Amino acid sequence: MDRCLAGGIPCESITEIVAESGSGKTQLCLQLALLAQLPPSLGGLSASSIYLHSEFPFPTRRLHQLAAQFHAHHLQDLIATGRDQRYDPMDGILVQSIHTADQLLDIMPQTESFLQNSQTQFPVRLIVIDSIAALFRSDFDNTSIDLMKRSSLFFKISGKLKSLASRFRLAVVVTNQVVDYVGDGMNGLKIGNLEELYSSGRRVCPALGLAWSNCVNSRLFLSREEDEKANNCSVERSEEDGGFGSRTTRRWLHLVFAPHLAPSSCEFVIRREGISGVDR
Ligand SMILES: Nc1ncnc2c1ncn2[C@@H]1O[C@H](COP(=O)(O)OP(=O)(O)OP(=O)(O)O)[C@@H](O)[C@H]1O
Repeated sequence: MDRCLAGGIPCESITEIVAESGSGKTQLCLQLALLAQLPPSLGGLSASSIYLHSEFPFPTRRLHQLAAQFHAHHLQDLIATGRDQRYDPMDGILVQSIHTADQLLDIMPQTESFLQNSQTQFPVRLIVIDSIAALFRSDFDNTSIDLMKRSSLFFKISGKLKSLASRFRLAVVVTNQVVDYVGDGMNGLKIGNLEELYSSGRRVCPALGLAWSNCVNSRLFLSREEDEKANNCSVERSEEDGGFGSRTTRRWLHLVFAPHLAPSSCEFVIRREGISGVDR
């Protein structure tokens, strides 16, 4: 996955992870919040993270599970680079719930002053918003006034995030849902010559439309397909069947656009210890 992204998620920009439900957006974000704590020599930022969640409930159990794995694997590396013996990776992730787009805007000044004034060896260098789409799920009708209000909020939010990203050299990661593609209507609008997106056998497109697409710097699309018969060790057993059934899930990460990279794809799996790429 690092190869596909030429090293990972870029700082000083907004990266969107878009996918249907159950594709691994949250898994990837939780893992990024842990990996950011690694020193740069191991691909991290020696940093803490702010995790703003608008999908409920927050997956506390899963984060603890990933943090325990992370701790077991990296404790010695982390102590060698200045962390305390009693270091707990959970301390490096500040979790806050948000319910509306206005609330997200309201907490920006607080976030800015926190970033400015925090005197720590491990400053925040990653902000995750999981998910941006959930903030716009209600509160807006399909009227032209509401659509304009929505777009204006998109640009305010992304403008503020971009300014924080460049001022504090942050990586900003936001998740977005998909909606089914319906014919040649508005949601089928193409940006440049982007490829069509498919997941679970359906053609989909990112929620929030064209206006939001212009607010992010890079877009990653996660797709999944259920495979009834596959019997391949690189294919992940479905969690729902306890890992012993015949149904399997294959997952791909697609780099849809980024200012610094050409589109590319790679396959990945989600296991107890987290997400990892599949080398074929
Ligand atoms: N402990 C685990 N071991 C293996 N796989 C897991 C584990 N926990 C979750 N998963 C897998 O991760 C998937 C859920 O991923 P995740 O919650 O990141 O999806 P999402 O794209 O964020 O969905 P949503 O939009 O509904 O929040 C599940 O379908 C399951 O297959």
